[in-house]
Amino acid sequence: MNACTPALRPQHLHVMWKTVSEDCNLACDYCYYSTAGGIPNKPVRVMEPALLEQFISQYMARSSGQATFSWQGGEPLLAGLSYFEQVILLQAKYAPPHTMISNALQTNGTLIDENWAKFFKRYNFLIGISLDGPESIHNAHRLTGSGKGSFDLVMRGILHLQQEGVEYNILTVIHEDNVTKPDELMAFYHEQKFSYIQFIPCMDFVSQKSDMPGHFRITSEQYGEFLCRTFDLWYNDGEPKLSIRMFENMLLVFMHRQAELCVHSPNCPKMMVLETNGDAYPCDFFIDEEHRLGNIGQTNLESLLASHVYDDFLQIKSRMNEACHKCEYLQFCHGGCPRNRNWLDVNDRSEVDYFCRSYKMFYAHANDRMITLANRLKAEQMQEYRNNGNPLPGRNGLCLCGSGKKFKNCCQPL
Ligand SMILES: C[S@@+](CC[C@H](N)C(=O)[O-])C[C@H]1O[C@@H](n2cnc3c(N)ncnc32)[C@H](O)[C@@H]1O
Ligand code: SF4
Ligand code: SF4
Ligand code: SF4
Repeated sequence: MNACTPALRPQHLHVMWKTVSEDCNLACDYCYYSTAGGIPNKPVRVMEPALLEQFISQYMARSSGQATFSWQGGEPLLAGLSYFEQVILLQAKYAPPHTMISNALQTNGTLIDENWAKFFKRYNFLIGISLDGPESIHNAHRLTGSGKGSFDLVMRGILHLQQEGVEYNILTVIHEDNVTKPDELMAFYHEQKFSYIQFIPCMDFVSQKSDMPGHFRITSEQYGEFLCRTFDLWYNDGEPKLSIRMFENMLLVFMHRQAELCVHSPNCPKMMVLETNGDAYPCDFFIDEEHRLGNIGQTNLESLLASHVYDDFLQIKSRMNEACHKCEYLQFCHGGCPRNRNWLDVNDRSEVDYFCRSYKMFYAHANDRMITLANRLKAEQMQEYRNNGNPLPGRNGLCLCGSGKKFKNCCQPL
């Protein structure tokens, strides 16, 4: 989660695989993780086959009906199709009967061809594509090693997904070149018929690697203005045409549910990030020696989860600033992300989230219209329940929890 990690049932463990560690075919200039530089034809790291099998078998043994794999990187497609075919075989080999296995993969999209798309469709992968907007915006930061923009390659990859009917969503980093262009971004999503959008405000990439306070590329006010204007365009007189994850998270709270994004949930979810060498961490944004839980080759899964490093990490989010405890928006925000709480000199994650002002601006701006929307959805649900005894799904038949899944395959009735 990171910012994309849904909060899951407490006992459920979500595993994020740093599939090829930081290896990548792009060199995005804001990347918090990869320093590979997009150099072509470099050997790619993957987990040793024996370790991969050992961990999948351990993980499946404790999965209790639900197994969630999310593939990240670096660029996970560099691992090759045969690697993922092996993973699918191992998942099938070790899954207890009636286990629901889900695979989500976050990619820069440049390597997706017809074969990949067919594979994703066959095994029902949910694909996240990183795309920062129309060509000139995207190409400003998402570059190949030789400095060429990656836009055309990404759009070609998306076309393959569309042709094979693969489910995908768009992840857009909001940085200095698109934060003032919400109208342009929304027009682009509509024109391309993208249905599921998630924004991530560009985070600093310095503080994670040193003890220095963070340096951000956009101000909190800028991101707040971006969210407010995007909300106006999204709301569309109470008839939103696409799904924007943060907005639907606020709506969920008005529908008496909990936000599903970890950033706006009361707790960080229990998840494990795995590097190719077997090292395990509690979150994508806390990959450092201080937060290393251990190594899956040397310590079994239960012991890693029971480690005091894990407990300490899970406490961080609840150690909110006094301002959060008193905040009128606490039920929506829950103090944001600890990763963004070290931007002043204090550097102990007791500050408010750097994007606090953005969140407050957005919650205040959206409040009345969200209530109207939530009331209408609740009334529709009630009517449907009275007529047919059935709960009514959200827009386009999708579950209101914001998972992007069809209602009938997702949560239970409200
Ligand atoms: C580290 S990448 C790994 C997966 C894949 N290579 C990709 O680009 O989608 C995961 C996500 O983090 C986003 N990201 C990278 N650096 C970021 C930063 N400094 N702030 C916010 N998001 C960032 C990327 O755009 C991408 O959507
Ligand atoms: S620190 Fe917590 S809230 Fe932030 S990305 Fe990690 S899991 Fe999510
Ligand atoms: S493609 Fe993904 S991992 Fe690679 S540099 Fe860009 S954001 Fe980082
Ligand atoms: S909006 Fe700001 S003060 Fe309120 S809970 Fe979020 S981070 Fe804390």
